[in-house]
Amino acid sequence: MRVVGLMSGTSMDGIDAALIDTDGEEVQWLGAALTCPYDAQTRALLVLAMEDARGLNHRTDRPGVLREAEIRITDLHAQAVRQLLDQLRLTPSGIDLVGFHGQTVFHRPDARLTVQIGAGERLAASLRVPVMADFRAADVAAGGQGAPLVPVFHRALVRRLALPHPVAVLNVGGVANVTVIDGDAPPVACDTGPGNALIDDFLFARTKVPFDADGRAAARGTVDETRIAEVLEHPFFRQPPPKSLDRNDFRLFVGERMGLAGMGLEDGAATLTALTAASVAALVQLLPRPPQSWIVAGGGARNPTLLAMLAARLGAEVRTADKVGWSADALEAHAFGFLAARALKGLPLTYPTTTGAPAPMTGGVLFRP
Ligand SMILES: Nc1ncnc2c1ncn2[C@@H]1O[C@H](COP(=O)(O)OP(=O)(O)OP(=O)(O)O)[C@@H](O)[C@H]1O
Ligand SMILES: CC(=O)N[C@H]1[C@@H]2OC[C@@H](O2)[C@@H](O)[C@@H]1O[C@H](C)C(=O)O
Repeated sequence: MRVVGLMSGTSMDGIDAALIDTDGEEVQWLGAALTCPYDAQTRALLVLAMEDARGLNHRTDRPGVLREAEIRITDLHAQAVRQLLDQLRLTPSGIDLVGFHGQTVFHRPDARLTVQIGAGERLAASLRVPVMADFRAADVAAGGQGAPLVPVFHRALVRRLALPHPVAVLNVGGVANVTVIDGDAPPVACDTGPGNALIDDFLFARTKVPFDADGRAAARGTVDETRIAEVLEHPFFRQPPPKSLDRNDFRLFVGERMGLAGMGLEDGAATLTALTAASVAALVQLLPRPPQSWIVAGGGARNPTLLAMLAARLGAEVRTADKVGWSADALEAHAFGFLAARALKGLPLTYPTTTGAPAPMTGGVLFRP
């Protein structure tokens, strides 16, 4: 199947769209990809939508600006697909399926609730292509964490590499998550802690620039290890996988424990960046064997300061996804193309070792045009 995967992640920086050729079991090839950045107004609307989502009790409720945000991002996703297909000189009739993650606005698996806005029926009608959406709902309803979902895709990709196992694939988006693959054992996965979101929020609050480009501010600062050790006392970091996070789960805790308000720009950026690396290293302590090879994807793969901190704290070789022939920027979009194909065939997306689902589970909701 030719599938376009779509991801709008917790960084809220834009939409990644990527073409993939897959039967949902093997990856035939990873195709072209693009990012359509959100403008400042759309970002601001998503921030408001997240606030309005805080009191949600039902996954279909859309109070406040949530409905407006849902329609806005759905139409922007349709544009992203068209733009990608135009570049490839394809039309929607040239693809079989779209995998539409949507935007997570609320994630509380303990309350069996996870909400991704994005109107599958509207996107299917606009593109006239079947759309698979709502990937997390079934897992959470069954008592799983609903995240991470990418491990089954990481497993398919790692199978094709000749690297020493265990191999860890680390995605550093707004939140960071890892998949550990050790031979034929089921992949072990979880969210590790904050990724870029806290660094982004800190930079934006201080400078109105939305992220620490190339980790430059962090590279000039001094890491406060005492503050990091205090944050790592949070029980999340001792909890074995599976486990998952909402984007803002650590915002208040880290702000207070680190005394961020009293830190300079560079030291704050350095300490927050080191916290992302240190929380990944903390997860390694909970694994039966430390990974021998690390592959880093997501926006964090573009941050050389973070990559250097990871290599230092993990004591193993750290490569970017681009180095092994994948796309660090598009890996999640490729993943949702793969997951859509799997869901169409009723194959499992999640496992007891990846989300804590009671059994391997399929998921997704299909919207036909
Ligand atoms: N050149 C760069 N230097 C430093 N950081 C960067 C750079 N480019 C991107 N980033 C970081 O990566 C983030 C975007 O990452 P990504 O697109 O992987 O996140 P996401 O998909 O929204 O999140 P998630 O995986 O949590 O859903 C930006 O917000 C920024 O923090
Ligand atoms: C609830 C939710 O949207 N979680 C995202 C988020 O962003 C990164 C991390 O937290 C991850 O667990 C998940 O996304 C990836 C794509 C996943 O499900 O595998």
